[in-house]
Amino acid sequence: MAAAVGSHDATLIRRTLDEIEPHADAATAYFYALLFVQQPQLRDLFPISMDAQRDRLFRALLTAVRLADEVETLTEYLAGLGRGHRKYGTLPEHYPAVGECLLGALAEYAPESWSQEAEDAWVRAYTLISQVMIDAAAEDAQRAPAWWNAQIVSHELRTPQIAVITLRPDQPYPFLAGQYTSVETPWWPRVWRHYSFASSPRSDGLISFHVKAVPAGWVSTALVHRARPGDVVRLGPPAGSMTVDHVTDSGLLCVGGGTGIAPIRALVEDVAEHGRARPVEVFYGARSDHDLYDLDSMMRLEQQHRWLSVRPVVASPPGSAFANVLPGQLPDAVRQHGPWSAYDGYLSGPPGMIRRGRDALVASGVSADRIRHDSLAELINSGERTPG
Ligand SMILES: NC(=O)C1=CN([C@@H]2O[C@H](COP(=O)(O)OP(=O)(O)OC[C@H]3O[C@@H](n4cnc5c(N)ncnc54)[C@H](O)[C@@H]3O)[C@@H](O)[C@H]2O)C=CC1
Repeated sequence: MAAAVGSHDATLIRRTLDEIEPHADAATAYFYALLFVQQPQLRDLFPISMDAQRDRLFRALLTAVRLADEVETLTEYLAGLGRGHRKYGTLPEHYPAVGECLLGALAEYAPESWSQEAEDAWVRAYTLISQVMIDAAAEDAQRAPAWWNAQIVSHELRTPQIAVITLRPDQPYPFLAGQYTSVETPWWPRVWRHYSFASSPRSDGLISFHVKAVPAGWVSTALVHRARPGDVVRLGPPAGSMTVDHVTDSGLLCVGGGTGIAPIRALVEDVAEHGRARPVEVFYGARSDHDLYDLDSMMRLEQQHRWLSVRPVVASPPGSAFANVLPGQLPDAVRQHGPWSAYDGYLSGPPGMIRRGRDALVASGVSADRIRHDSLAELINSGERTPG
């Protein structure tokens, strides 16, 4: 089913959202309050602390509205959302209850633009949105579990705050290099955080993540400081489109900041496995030498593959132990070594780096439609997405 929202409906919906935006926090809090009073049995589907959750709903609505004119992208986005909701235990019968409370919150917080006509437009759009999500979830249920259990088989502290964690999923887990997944730990039930896969799919079925413990990052801190081999976490389905385009032979310009090097390493392995020598230039940035926790193994890859070049970039290099380290911030280093017009761009790291990195790549000749990175909204939204 395609998610085509009529243009008049889209205008009415946009008007409501514009009115709500300055009060989005209060409106979403009101929505959840309505939902949990009217449908107390749904409370168990959500985390105990709702802080990050509140933001998610509004962002998802905004994204859906922004994509209203692009039927294919919108349908794909909603289908992904529907598949992603399976791990929360969402069922088709939950959607009408959620819709009713959503309309209640909109009417309350957008009184100026609310009318019978606006309500009808929202009902039509919500029905369409939920049907796409429900259909995608049902289709996904034919071929994949709602989540995977995965046992930690090794846990290596590379710095006091960064761990490389390797897991064995209980069932085959198909994904592509450059993608990410969501992880729930036994210590924070129903709190899911995103981590990128740190290697391309392996023949032994093991997967790994680079996780950095950040202040107030509950899941990351638990994974770095508490998790041990033998512990079992849950994985959601793979997501993300920062994957290698194997149809072209263009070079890959990969920019990884901090633990953002994790998916870049996966991309390098993917290129190596496909056996076609394409130039791959990696810029790997960190605040100090000490934070270049994966440099040794990236350098080993460089020695194995003549098409690969790895350049470390350190924000404060005085006294750097590495001879070839470039000083400064990643986007500046990339720009200085351009032009890069023959390359596809891959960016992975903190949101500020991705924003500035995108500008640097465009200024260095990479066409904007050949730059790939994960959604900034997702990166910012998940807050502690520190890892990979
Ligand atoms: N798929 C993805 O995009 C992934 C993103 N991440 C994100 O990467 C981050 C990693 O955190 P840390 O290791 O603490 O990295 P960090 O904050 O130490 O940054 C690493 C490097 O990125 C560059 N950088 C950082 N902020 C910048 C800015 N505003 N403008 C220009 N350059 C900037 C600098 O060169 C810096 O040395 C987290 O925010 C995490 O969520 C991590 C893994 C995958």
